[in-house]
Parts: sequence; C-alpha cells; structure tokens
Amino acid sequence: MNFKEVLLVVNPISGDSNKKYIINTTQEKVKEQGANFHLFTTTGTNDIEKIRQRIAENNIERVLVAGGDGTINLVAEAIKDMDISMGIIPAGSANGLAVNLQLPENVEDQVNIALGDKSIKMDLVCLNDIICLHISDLGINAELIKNYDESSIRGKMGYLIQSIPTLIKSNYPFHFNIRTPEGTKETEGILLGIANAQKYGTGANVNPGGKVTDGKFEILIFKKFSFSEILKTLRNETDFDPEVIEIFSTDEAVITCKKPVAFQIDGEYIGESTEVKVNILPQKLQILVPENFIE
Ligand SMILES: Nc1ncnc2c1ncn2[C@@H]1O[C@H](COP(=O)(O)OP(=O)(O)OP(=O)(O)O)[C@@H](O)[C@H]1O
Repeated sequence: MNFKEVLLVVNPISGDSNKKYIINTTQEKVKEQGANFHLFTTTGTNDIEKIRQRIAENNIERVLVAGGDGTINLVAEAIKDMDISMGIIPAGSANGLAVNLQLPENVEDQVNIALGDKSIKMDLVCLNDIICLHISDLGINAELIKNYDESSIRGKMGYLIQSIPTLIKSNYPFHFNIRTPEGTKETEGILLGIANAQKYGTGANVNPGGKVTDGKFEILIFKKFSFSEILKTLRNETDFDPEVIEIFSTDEAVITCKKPVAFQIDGEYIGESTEVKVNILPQKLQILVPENFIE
C-alpha cells in the first residue's frame, strides 16, 4: 500500500440504490489499512471542480468511485492529469465499464480491488474534447438515453420502459461520413458507436477486439436491426454479418452527419451533433483491476 489519504466519491442517485453499505464497508477497509477516509457526495453541479478541490485540500492519493459510468467519467476528468489511481465500486444502472474491467459482484471484493495494487493504464477516448472511458454513440441508443433522462423512472426499469417509444419516435436511419487516417467512408445506420471497451453494460459484446490499453478505439456501425446479430453480441460471438455490423480500429476520426443526431458519452446524453472529432489519449488513466484481469 502506497497511500495514506483515500477519497470515496459517491453519487447518491445513481442506479436508484442506497450507498450506505458501500460507504461503511469502504470506511472500515480504509481504516484497517491504516489510511484516512474522506467522503465526497456528488451534487450534479460543478462536481469536477469540487473533487479537484477536495483532492488538493486533503492530499488525496487514491480515489474510489461509487456510481455508474457517468460518475466514473466525471472523476476521471477530475484526476486525468494527476498521478492518482482510481478504484471502482459499481453502483449505477448498467455499470458498463465495471463489466469490461471484470469486477466482481460482491462489494467487499470490489473495495479490496479498489484499495489493492493491481492496475492498468487505460486509454481515454476524447470526443469533441469530452473524455470517454467506455462507449459513446450517435443514434438510437443516445435517443433512448435522452428519453430516459426526460422520464421520472430511474434504473434499469426506466430504460426498459423507454425502449419501445424510442424505437417508434426515432428518426433512423442516420447518415454518417467517417474520416480516418485510413480513408473516408459514407454509410447509413441506426447507430454509430465509438468504443474504447468491448461490452455494453448489458454484457452485449459489441466490440470483441477492443482493448482499453492498445492506443486505439473502434468505430462500430450498426447498419440495420437484426435479432440474430443482437443475439450474437449477447452470446459473446465475434463473427458478425458485415451487412449488419461493421467494425474497424483507428486512432483518429471525424464523423459528420447530414442532420443533427443524438449523441451520448459513457451513458450521459450530450445533445444533437452534426460533427464529432475523435482522438485518443493513450494510457492516460491508472485504474485498479482484479488480480486475474485478462485483457
Ligand atoms: N446529487 C445529485 N443529484 C442529481 N443528479 C446527480 C447528483 N449527483 C450526480 N448526479 C448526476 O448523475 C449522473 C451520473 O449518473 P451515473 O451514470 O453515474 O449513474 P447511473 O445510475 O448509471 O445513471 P442513470 O440512472 O442516469 O443511468 C450525472 O449526470 C450527474 O450529473
């Protein structure tokens, strides 16, 4: 152990769940390790600045995050230029990044990993200057997130309830122009994903070749709905029909759309966009993983 001051950042509303058990367990384990425990509860406004302030005031050396992908993203933004490692205690609606980092279900095990020594240096994908740790997309999934944000029911059920109205109201197919150092591509689709990791929080393995430390991201084009291809992602199969799902790796891209398209980063709805500039910050964030983590 090479830290004395630990900050736990907790999102009180994420995943529609009470965080008391997580807070108590973390506090106990930090004390057992002979370190000091500090707590920051997010408010939904200016959290990045407030976290940076707490880190400076208390000489924080390790940050733990209890929240969903949105909360992990904002803590990553706060610490990305500091020499501080981040541990994750998944407590959101879908926990996409936690699935990719192979974190266990049990809170005690999660806290042990977050306070442990095994870490990787993760790439951060940067989209119009906003970082992404997990998966971002333009199209129907971002429309779903927008509709969810506007509804009053939170958690997994909230997403489920919004899925049918989203399909009915959607403006798909969308038209995308994708420029990368490898060439230019014009395509239509229901969703264009920009993936650092492999899986959505549902476990759907949409990007089987994705690695969070390889200095690259993948562009995923879902050209049309196909239940057989969706089932393949759920079964971890990798032989997608290129007529339905096309995937390629790159390290830079400019995506333009003829009409504004809904856009989300790590589960947070950003707005409608006609241009997304993508680049990568290789091995930028030190993040704790299980001892038996396999890339
Ligand atoms: N105290 C708070 N009150 C309201 N919103 C908050 C608060 N703290 C953080 N937030 C918001 O929570 C969002 C992040 O939620 P996160 O993605 O971590 O959890 P989630 O359960 O997966 O989210 P969601 O339920 O929206 O899918 C951010 O938009 C952030 O601004």
